[in-house]
Amino acid sequence: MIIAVDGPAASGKGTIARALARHYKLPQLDTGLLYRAVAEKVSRIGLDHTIEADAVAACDFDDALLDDPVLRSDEVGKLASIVSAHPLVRAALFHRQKRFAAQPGGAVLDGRDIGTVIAPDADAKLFIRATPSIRAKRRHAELRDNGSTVSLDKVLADIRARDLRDSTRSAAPLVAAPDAALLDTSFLSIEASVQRAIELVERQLALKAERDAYKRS
Ligand SMILES: Nc1ncnc2c1ncn2[C@@H]1O[C@H](COP(=O)(O)OP(=O)(O)O)[C@@H](O)[C@H]1O
Ligand SMILES: Nc1ccn([C@@H]2O[C@H](COP(=O)(O)OP(=O)(O)O)[C@@H](O)[C@H]2O)c(=O)n1
Repeated sequence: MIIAVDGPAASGKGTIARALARHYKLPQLDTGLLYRAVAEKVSRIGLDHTIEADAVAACDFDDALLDDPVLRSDEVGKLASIVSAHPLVRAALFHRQKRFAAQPGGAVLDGRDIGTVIAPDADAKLFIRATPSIRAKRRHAELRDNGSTVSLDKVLADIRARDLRDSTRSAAPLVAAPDAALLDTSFLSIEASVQRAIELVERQLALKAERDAYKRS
């Protein structure tokens, strides 16, 4: 079973994807980390994030980089959004994500284009939303807990800029798949969001089972 979880920054998609993975005992991939790793490698080798060939040269990164806490910073998130707009970067990371999704037993993947590009045939798709100001407050608290002194206003401005860049790029823009269930977590606790996500997945699985049974009959 493949579950696709997409949505903008700090909407809660990672939290929900991890909880779904635990609930259904599936492996989970945070695909945003791949783009963050590319962005960080471009910085380390002193190349230019805005130049596609430079970003492509960083797509072959060491997996150990994925565990580096620096990837979680606001700055790396912003640079990830710049490198991820290059079609050749997306192409370079495509097969790795496809392979993860296609492993026996299935997987949960979260990102921006899982339900639209990486796993368009996913068994269940969620698109997670929350207002920009609530997402900024959540991300600000998270960054503060990790020792950052960045202001709430700066986090909100970064989130708005990233939303705009991610949703207006030509390659795999951030958009809900037409068959994704929408889940707005703005006024839900983490526990309530996860509970609702499980209900939505269960409903999609039941509908899919009905459709499959109809096709067989
Ligand atoms: N429903 C919620 N209510 C309050 N805080 C939340 C909620 N969902 C997630 N968070 C918190 O917001 C931050 C961002 O959540 P995360 O799941 O990492 O978002 P995303 O993966 O969409 O960027 C985390 O600190 C997380 O604990
Ligand atoms: N499947 C994905 C995942 C992330 N990304 C890009 O990578 C950036 C960082 O993604 P992320 O999921 O780690 O960011 P947050 O939503 O956690 O802030 C995003 O702003 C997107 O530009 C993408 O283009 N496609």
